[in-house]
Amino acid sequence: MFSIFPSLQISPVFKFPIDNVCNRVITFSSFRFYSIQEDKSLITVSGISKSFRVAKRSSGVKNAVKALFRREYTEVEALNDISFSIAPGEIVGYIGPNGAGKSTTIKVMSGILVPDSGTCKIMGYTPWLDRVAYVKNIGVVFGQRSQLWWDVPVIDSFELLRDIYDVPDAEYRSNLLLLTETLDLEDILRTPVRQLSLGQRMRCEIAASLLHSPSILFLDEPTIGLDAVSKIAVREFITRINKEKGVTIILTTHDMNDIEALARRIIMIGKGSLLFDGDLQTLRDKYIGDSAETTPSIDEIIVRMYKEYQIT
Ligand SMILES: Nc1ncnc2c1ncn2[C@@H]1O[C@H](COP(=O)(O)OP(=O)(O)OP(=O)(O)O)[C@@H](O)[C@H]1O
Repeated sequence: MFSIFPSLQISPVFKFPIDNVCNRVITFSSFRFYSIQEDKSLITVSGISKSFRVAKRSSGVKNAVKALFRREYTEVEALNDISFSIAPGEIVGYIGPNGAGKSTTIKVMSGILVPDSGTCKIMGYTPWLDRVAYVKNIGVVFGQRSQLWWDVPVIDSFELLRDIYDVPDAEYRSNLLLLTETLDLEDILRTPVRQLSLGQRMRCEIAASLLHSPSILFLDEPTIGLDAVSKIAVREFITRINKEKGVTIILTTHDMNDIEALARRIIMIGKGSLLFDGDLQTLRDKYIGDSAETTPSIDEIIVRMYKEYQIT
C-alpha cells in the first residue's frame, strides 16, 4: 500500500495527528482560497534537480561476494534543472518516455521527495517542507500504487482519509455522494480493495484523492491498464472536476489519447531535462508539416518528437 503519509501505512485504525495550522473550511462546490504567486501561477518549479545513488550490480557469484565487502555506486540523474509554472485551472499533460523523470517530478511536487537543488512553490507552500499543511490542498493518484487499505472495504478507507484530512462531515458526505454517483461506486463501496478489478480500484483511487476537496490533482498514469469504457469514464470525470470545480490537474501518461482528450498544454521531459513546454496544437502543426502524407496520429507525433530529441 502506498500513502503520501508514510506513517499511515501501519494500521487502518491509526489516526493521524491533525494539523490545525490550515483550518480553512471549504466545500467541494465552493472555490478555495489559495496563495497565488506574484506571477499568478499556482505552481512554480524552478531549477529542480534530483539524482539517485544506486548500487552497481554485476552478474556472477564472484562479483556478488565482492559486492558484500565493497559496494560500488553510480549516480542516476532523474531530473536536471527542471523549471515551469502552472496557472490555476490548467490541465497539463506531463509526458516523456520510460525513465524520463515524470514520476520523480510528481513526487517532488507532492512533497514525497526532496530535490537536490532548486525551488518549488505551490500555493505558497514548499511541498517537502510544509508537508502536513500542504497535502490538504492536493490529491495524488499513482496508477501503479494504491493509497487504499488493501483488506478493508473501500468505504472504510474513505472514512479514514476523512479523519486524516479532517474533512468536515457535511463536506465529506456531499463529496462522497458526488464521487459515488459520477464514478459509479455504489456497488463496490463495501467491497475490500483486494477484490476489486483494476478499473474499479482506479475509480476508487481517484475518489479517495478528491474526498478532501483539493485544489490540485496530480495524476500519475491514472488510466494504466483500464479498458476503453473505464478510460473514457475517467477522462470525462477529470474534465468535469476541472471545468466545474476549477481543479488544476497535472497528468502523466503514456496514453496519448488521454493527452489529446484532456490537455491543451503539454510539458515533455526526456532523460531528466525539459524539452518542450507548449500547446499541443503547436506540436501538431510542427510535425504535420506541409507534406502530402496523411495526418499523423498523436502517437506518431510523439514518437517523432522523441526521435528528434534523441530520448528513446
Ligand atoms: N528511488 C529510486 N532509486 C533509484 N533510481 C530511481 C528511483 N526513482 C527513480 N529512479 C530513476 O530515475 C529515473 C527517472 O525515473 P521516473 O520514475 O521519474 O521516470 P518516469 O518518467 O516516471 O518513467 P516511467 O514512464 O517508466 O514510469 C529513472 O532512471 C529511474 O530508474
